[in-house]
Amino acid sequence: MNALEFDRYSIRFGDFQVLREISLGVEEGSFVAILGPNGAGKSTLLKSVLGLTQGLPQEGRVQISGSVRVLGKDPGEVPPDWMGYVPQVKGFDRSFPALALEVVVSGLRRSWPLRIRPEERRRAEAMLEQVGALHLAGRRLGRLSGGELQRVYLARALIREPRLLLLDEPATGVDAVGEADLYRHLEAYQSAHSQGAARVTVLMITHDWEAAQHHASQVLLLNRRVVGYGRPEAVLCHECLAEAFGHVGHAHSLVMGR
Ligand SMILES: Nc1ncnc2c1ncn2[C@@H]1O[C@H](COP(=O)(O)OP(=O)(O)OP(=O)(O)O)[C@@H](O)[C@H]1O
Repeated sequence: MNALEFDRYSIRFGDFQVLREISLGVEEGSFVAILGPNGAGKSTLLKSVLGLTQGLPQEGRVQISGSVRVLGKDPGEVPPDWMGYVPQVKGFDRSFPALALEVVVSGLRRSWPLRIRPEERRRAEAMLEQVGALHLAGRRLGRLSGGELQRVYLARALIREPRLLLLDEPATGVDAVGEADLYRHLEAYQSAHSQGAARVTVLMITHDWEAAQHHASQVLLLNRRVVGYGRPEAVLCHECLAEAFGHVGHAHSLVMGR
């Protein structure tokens, strides 16, 4: 089964066309890196999968045409347990007076935990341990580095063992070790769920072409429309990158050198 099906999906905010005629099938078990210039519609695409586009604040009317199916359902009907989301680290409000453990438990409850039950604590600690962050459980968010925060939010996203994991630039502001750890955890999670009917699909927005080349099974090159979708070696070619970005800058040697 395809985890995601876009059929001529378009979205417009007032006069502004953000996504145009997206048609695409993402096979279950894929690791998709979404690449494209600023304003290409990458986050809007993720929000569409999360079923959040209708509630967006906007200047004009939101117009949506075509369809998106997520794990065989309309996005608004997907059980919350099936999807995990890791937002951009750079956008976090660190002044929020919360402990890392509470953030992870909030992923279990989908609400803020005023009192943490022993079973919730056990599960949250086990998850933090799995992503190498158990030592952070009692720390306040404001005291965490970008990489530490990213681990806590990854634990929060994984705690219900989602079938679809969505990440919005999770490695931005994270050092090389933190980034390598992130990919290791994602790959371990995917391979632990690689058998049987429910294979895990990962969708990650990134600006890191090299990481996409090494870790993704598929690359989606987006610039309001699909410029390319397929194996990294096919999509990260000079022509596709030039079409999406207008120029290929530093990645020229990377893609041309292969
Ligand atoms: N709610 C909204 N109302 C009006 N315009 C919006 C809204 N959300 C996004 N846009 C516009 O749609 C375009 C695409 O935004 P989006 O955040 O999806 O791009 P992106 O590819 O994720 O960009 P970046 O790489 O900069 O994060 C932008 O020009 C943005 O200003």
